[in-house]
Amino acid sequence: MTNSPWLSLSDAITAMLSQARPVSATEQIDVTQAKGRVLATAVTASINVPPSDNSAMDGYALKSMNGNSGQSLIVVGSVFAGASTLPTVKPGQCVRIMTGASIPPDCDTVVIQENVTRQGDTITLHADSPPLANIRQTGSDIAQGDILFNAGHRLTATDNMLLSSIGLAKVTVYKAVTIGLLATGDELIEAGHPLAAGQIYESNRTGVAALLNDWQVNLINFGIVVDQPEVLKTTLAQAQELCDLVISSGGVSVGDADFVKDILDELGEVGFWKVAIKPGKPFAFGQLGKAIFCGLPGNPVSACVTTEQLVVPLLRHLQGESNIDGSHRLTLRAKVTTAIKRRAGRLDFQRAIFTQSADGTLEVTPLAKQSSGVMTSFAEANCYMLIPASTDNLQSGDWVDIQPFSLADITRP
Ligand SMILES: Nc1nc2c(c(=O)[nH]1)N[C@H]1C(S)=C(S)[C@@H](COP(=O)(O)OP(=O)(O)OC[C@H]3O[C@@H](n4cnc5c(N)ncnc54)[C@H](O)[C@@H]3O)O[C@H]1N2
Ligand code: MOO
Repeated sequence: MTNSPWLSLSDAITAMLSQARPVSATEQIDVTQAKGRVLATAVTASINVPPSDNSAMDGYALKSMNGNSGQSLIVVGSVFAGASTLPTVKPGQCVRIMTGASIPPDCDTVVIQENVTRQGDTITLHADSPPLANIRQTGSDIAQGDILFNAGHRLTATDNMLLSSIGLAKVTVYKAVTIGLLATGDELIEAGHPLAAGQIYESNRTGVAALLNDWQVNLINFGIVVDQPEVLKTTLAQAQELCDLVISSGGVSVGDADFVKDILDELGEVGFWKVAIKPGKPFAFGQLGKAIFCGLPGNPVSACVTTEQLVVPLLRHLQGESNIDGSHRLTLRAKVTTAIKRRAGRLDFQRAIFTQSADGTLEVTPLAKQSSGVMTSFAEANCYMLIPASTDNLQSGDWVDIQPFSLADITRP
């Protein structure tokens, strides 16, 4: 592994993915519980969907040779969804049919009821009904033998629907990744307790845990650990026994109470320690005994940015998801609305607000407070605005990349 002091974000992700071996253990779980889990085996359709030709609409099934506008036909029966015996339909006849009902063998078209007039048992067509009109053909959604998903695919809610539609009750997925999370710092105190002089409330675990929980993980909370190397060592040694991935926050920089990197060096191996992103420069990655280790910087915004930009792609890789790389997040182009003075050096993740103008152009305005200790600008922002490491000052109207926090934010003013 490289010990380069300043890796680019993409080199850091590449280094992590090549070092970390994905979980190999698998389990069978109910499809109803599978959203967000990663398939360990491909899923092949064992049946056609739909399994038989059926009606897409409520109306009348008939032969298309009788399906011209103006034609009158005798209604000889009804077919409901679920019916297993189907009526015989002769030339000049039709059957009433409901959406989802199987098409009788003699019929090849369905006319919707809005396009007929019915008097007693006779209908008259007011529109042509060509072959296959309003018929969902056998296997038109899924053909028997189709590969629906390959191993390494992360299931969505609608994927679960698809799996259920082929009658699958269980799927084989990779076992959930177990993550140990701890915060370091003598100044930190749990929410709900009174603050003494010099203390602050510990907040990083709350945010980091919430970000990670979006990915269906097992989280073990190792609490707040004081700035004493022996205590930290004991906690980390215990965590690597129980976890696939251990994540700490704080103590990763160069202060006299920043022990994380040295302990990683002692108990395991430091892969890299500095990434050219802002915020989030001090980020320790390596092997800690049996577990992969990520040491997040203590500043809250830095902890969130490094979780989203570095830990999440690593986690997705550990979970067995295929094709993960540095471009794992949705990135759009937007015009910056204000000039920004800065020095080239690190890839900057500024908290910003994006909007869409009447002509469809996305515009983005960075928030004034960009310090990595300021959480309120996260609450106001709806995206990250990215300024490449090589870019100096930006002029109003320059194009930049943005990463929306969530798709729902696209409509936020
Ligand atoms: N001389 C230098 N000093 C610093 C550098 C540097 O390169 N040279 N880097 C700065 C940067 S950038 C960052 S980011 C921080 C990261 O430092 P640590 O990871 O060692 O973090 P701490 O010193 O423990 O804490 C930083 C800051 O964040 C608060 N904090 C820590 N943990 C939590 C938590 N769980 N919840 C809420 N707040 C937390 C802590 O009280 C500090 O204020 O180092 C800079 N220094
Ligand atoms: O990298 Mo620090 O995270 O710039 O505040």
